[in-house]
Amino acid sequence: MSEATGLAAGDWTALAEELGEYGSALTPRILTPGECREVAAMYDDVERFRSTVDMARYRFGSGQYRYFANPLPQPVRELREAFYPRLLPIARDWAEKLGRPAPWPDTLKEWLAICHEAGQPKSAQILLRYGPGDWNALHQDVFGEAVFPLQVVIGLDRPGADYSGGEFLMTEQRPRAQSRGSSTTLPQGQGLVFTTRDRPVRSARGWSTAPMRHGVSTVRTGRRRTLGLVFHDAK
Ligand SMILES: O=C(O)CCC(=O)C(=O)O
Ligand SMILES: [Fe+2]
Repeated sequence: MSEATGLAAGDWTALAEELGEYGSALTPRILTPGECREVAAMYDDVERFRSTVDMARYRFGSGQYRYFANPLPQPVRELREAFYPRLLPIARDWAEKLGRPAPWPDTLKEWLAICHEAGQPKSAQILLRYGPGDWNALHQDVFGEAVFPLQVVIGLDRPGADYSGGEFLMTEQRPRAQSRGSSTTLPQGQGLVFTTRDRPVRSARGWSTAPMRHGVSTVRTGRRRTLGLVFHDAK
């Protein structure tokens, strides 16, 4: 897999700044088109997954996703391990600004042990598949007390060529004001790092927090598939 090179090549100072400003930031390409196809093709391999969620059934939107079972397939495990140490300094910096605890150890392995002790033993890595008319309602991926504040979604199809619509959406709830929205077209093989709950916002007296949610606009045509990485496990 080429993800290690893509992540190393990234300008993480610029990415952290953008993430702080908007609550999301794109990485350089981390998967080749062939690797995207390989990951996307795992969807039909049902033994790899612990459950399938029909989004309409839970009123999460429309479409389907599957939670990978442990042990995770190698490319998914490697991507998660490669991202964790890059995201950790940003998570710690935000926690410091907001005066919050920063319970995340130096390694993903140690952090997952903490999640498991907190009653969150299940993998929350997902493959999503959207067809025409499908969409993902605005939400936050918090599954318990143990939360890592940043997550990543990787585009597996080509916007404009394989599908239309299906922009990644975020809303930011501003204090005593109306919300700000943003959209990102997710290029194939690139990751979007985004905040799970909120972002720190500079205020008159230091820092305050702006709650954020994410979702996906309706896919108009074609098929849009993504890989979602979260760094805490689930109940
Ligand atoms: O499909 C997407 O772009 C977003 C999916 C999602 O909600 C996530 O990765 O947490
Ligand atoms: Fe999500």
